[in-house]
Amino acid sequence: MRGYVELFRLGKTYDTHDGPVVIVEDFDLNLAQGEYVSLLGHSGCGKSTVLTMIAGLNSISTGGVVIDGREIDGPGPDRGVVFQSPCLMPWMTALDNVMLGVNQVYRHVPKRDRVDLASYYLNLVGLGSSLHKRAKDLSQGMQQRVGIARAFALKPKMLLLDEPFGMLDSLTRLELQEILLEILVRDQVTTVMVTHDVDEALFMSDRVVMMTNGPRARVGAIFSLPFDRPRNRAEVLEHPEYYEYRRKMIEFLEHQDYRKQHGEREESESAEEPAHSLSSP
Ligand SMILES: Nc1ncnc2c1ncn2[C@@H]1O[C@H](COP(=O)(O)OP(=O)(O)OP(=O)(O)O)[C@@H](O)[C@H]1O
Repeated sequence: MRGYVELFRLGKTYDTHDGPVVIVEDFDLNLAQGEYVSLLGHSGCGKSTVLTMIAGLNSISTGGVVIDGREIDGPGPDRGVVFQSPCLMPWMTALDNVMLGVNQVYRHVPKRDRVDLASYYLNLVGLGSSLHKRAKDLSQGMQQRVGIARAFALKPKMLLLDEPFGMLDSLTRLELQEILLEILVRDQVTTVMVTHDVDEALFMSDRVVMMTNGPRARVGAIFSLPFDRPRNRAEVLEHPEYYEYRRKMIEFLEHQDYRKQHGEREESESAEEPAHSLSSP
């Protein structure tokens, strides 16, 4: 199957004091346009490494990434990235922080339209009354909203999220998950999210990709979720298969834990033959 986004035999080798270490190897995955895929796996297995390679922020050692028919070669405005912490310019307003990218990507568009675009997304994330507040005066949750608005305002083909809600309190986290999903459904942006949170992955994703332990981490299992969109949290939680999927994901992680403790390698597992899968990729 060819996808809107294709990761083919993606691999990363880092040079370390002890020599080169293959962290990710033969990571194969196709995404359909508008699909939401989460990457789940143990700490240090290489989730962020995969994400930053797709973002073009981390060089690719083997294989490649094709987005909408074009192989990527470095970062670009077709991919919006949201990290755990948004790294805003603290002295600039929320609006000006979003305008930084908008001005670069849409430099030939009249200024009024650029301001409208940035304001539109800041409104969507609930910051309509804080456009002119300086970033340093915003709470962590508000700063993360600016980061999300900044990514969407560039109208990317892909959104790459690295634990985007990891630093937020649980109420803000739930609220921002829902806001993000609303905008994603509206804009049909293909998304990859790294998370440690099984429930977050279940609520947000169309598919959850479980990574094996590193080194040489790869796709260990893929779960295709049966929950309808637009998502309603209560309906998802009450879905008859919710806890079955949750159980299988935790079981996968526990199995990986066991293998790590017993020094077992992943030789028998591959993307083509998932270790656990409720439905095929
Ligand atoms: N620049 C680098 N040089 C050498 N090793 C690196 C580098 N970046 C990451 N690593 C190593 O690669 C492995 C994977 O790191 P990565 O951050 O991708 O994992 P992760 O699954 O996202 O971890 P976490 O869940 O803890 O955020 C880790 O062992 C890490 O120490």
